[in-house]
Amino acid sequence: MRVLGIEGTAWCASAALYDAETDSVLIESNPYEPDSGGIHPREAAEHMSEAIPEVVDEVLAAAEAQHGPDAIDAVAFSKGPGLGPCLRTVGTAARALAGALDVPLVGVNHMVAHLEIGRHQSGFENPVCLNASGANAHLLGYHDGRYRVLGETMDAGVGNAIDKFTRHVGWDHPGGPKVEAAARRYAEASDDPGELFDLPYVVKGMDFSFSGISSAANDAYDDGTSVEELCFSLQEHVFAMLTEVSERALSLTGADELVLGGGVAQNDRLREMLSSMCAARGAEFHAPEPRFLRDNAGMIAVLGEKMARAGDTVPIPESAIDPNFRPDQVPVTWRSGESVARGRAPGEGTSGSDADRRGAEATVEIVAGGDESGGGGDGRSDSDALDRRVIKRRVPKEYRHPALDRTLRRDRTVAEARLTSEARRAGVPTPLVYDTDVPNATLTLQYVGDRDLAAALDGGTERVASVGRHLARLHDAGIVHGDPTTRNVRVGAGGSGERSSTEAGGPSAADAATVDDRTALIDFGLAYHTGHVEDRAMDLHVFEGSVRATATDPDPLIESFETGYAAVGDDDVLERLRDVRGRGRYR
Ligand SMILES: C[C@@H](O)[C@H](NC(=O)OP(=O)(O)OC[C@H]1O[C@@H](n2cnc3c(N)ncnc32)[C@H](O)[C@@H]1O)C(=O)O
Ligand SMILES: Nc1ncnc2c1ncn2[C@@H]1O[C@H](COP(=O)(O)OP(=O)(O)OP(=O)(O)O)[C@@H](O)[C@H]1O
Ligand SMILES: [Fe+2]
Repeated sequence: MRVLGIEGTAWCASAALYDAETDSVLIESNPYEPDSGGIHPREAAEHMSEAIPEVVDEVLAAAEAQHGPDAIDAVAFSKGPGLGPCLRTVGTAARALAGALDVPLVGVNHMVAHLEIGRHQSGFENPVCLNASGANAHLLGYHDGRYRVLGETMDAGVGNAIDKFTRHVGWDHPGGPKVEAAARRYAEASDDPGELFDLPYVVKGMDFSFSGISSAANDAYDDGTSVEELCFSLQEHVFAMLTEVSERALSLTGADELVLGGGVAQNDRLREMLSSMCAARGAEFHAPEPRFLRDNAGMIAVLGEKMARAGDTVPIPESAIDPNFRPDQVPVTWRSGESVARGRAPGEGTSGSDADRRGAEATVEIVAGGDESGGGGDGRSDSDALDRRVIKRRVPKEYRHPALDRTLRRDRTVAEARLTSEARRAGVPTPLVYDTDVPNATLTLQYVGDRDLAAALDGGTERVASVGRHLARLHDAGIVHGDPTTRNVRVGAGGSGERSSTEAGGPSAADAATVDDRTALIDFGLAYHTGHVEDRAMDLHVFEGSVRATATDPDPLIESFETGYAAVGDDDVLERLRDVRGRGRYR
């Protein structure tokens, strides 16, 4: 099958021919280059009306010269997300062409196309997908016929966050390549690894935020910090955040493949960090060649061909564009097979052995009580099991700047020790903290539960309800967890876990869960003190995101979680949660 694809969501007017038989892609693109500032929607739309017919004609002529008048079997177009006026031009051109050629029309989601091109080229079965584009930034994983959003930016897209800084310093659009060049100049002129200017680093579970970092970089520039140093530091912070959340998504889903897509993925430093992170955890990494990363019609044609082959075409009257088209709205008709979270048993590290686990940040060693030499692996006796301990060490991450690495490991170790204990005092079941070794970023904790909630979700409505109650109690005490995923909740009565929900006393006795449904919260490294409704709502959002990412039937679980929260906590938080959920991030 041969498919002609058309792209024009914002700045790149592009047409492409994908020939499935030879797996070859011809792309013709004509970018819109604003004279000043960022993308002006009206100018961009004018550019599309001129340039789209030209690139389409070029590709069509090339196709017909080679394959005759029946060269094209289907026309695919980017239906959204993007700028409305641009999308309308693309939609009109695609409908007219499909009509004239009398071939089916395929409406493609631009974000899914950014990721499917990587899956197509890598041959990966079931990767986690990181999209790092201009207007967006998110992690997707396939699950039961949809791409689920595992994590995403809470505000700006990653390219836009970088471009906001370059506009402030007076550089032309797009800023990304200029930041990359300036950062490289700075690194080359500095002693390795280059002095880092401290900027906000905001990660909540697998979600993240860039608004603070853009403004902080702008302010630092106004205060006289050198632009090269800021470009370098901006990249180090922003890309470390993206790499960290990608690693957390791999850890949560148990996947061992990562693909990258989007315009910012052209950045060498981002690719280097992701590839280093994947190598360290034994995962495979693929980034397509640059012509498939920035906006281009090649990715639209390739996904369009898969959709057309699956019969996923659209009648012309139903082919309306959608400027807010989210990737998780797309029924994935062109692939079957395993969900990303089923690649490996959730809750297991690469070795799968109980004595040696790895989360996204730390290695976790399980030892018999009093024996911290690491000898307490399998074959423990029951009495050992009662005071098993966990030695959690935040290992240095090669991918991130050593100064940032040191700060994050130290701050999170301190926060985890302090807030695990504070939460416990507030009646939330958490492990006892036996020892804190800040210089080595190592904690010795009580072993709780007998499995992760990620492995005990199905049929676990009472378990998630109890997580709702725990979070409400935690919030009442002025603390948010920061990373309440299904991997950070332990379930069951293993170790001394059963005591933690009753021993804590107070309202938790009212939980009255069966032994097996008892839950405890762990991993307080991203926890902090706050009274803000927004921060609390984010906690709920992160938990629900991780349930969606891993459960077969998430809706009843989420409902039960919210009922649990409502029983103890504040209705304002649930109300704000609906607000957070409804925020369109595809403008
Ligand atoms: C909806 C759609 O229109 C939108 N498209 C888009 O954002 O264009 P894309 O080609 O994927 O990405 C452009 C962004 O990619 C950044 N960029 C390009 N080269 C870069 C580089 N070497 N380093 C960092 N950023 C780079 C640019 O600064 C710009 O912000 C999207 O995919 O979100
Ligand atoms: N106190 C504990 N009792 C029992 N098991 C634990 C305990 N602490 C950690 N684990 C196990 O080790 C895994 C990783 O621990 P943890 O989540 O603290 O590390 P992490 O690297 O910070 O993880 P991530 O950032 O991916 O959430 C947990 O999912 C859990 O299976
Ligand atoms: Fe894009």
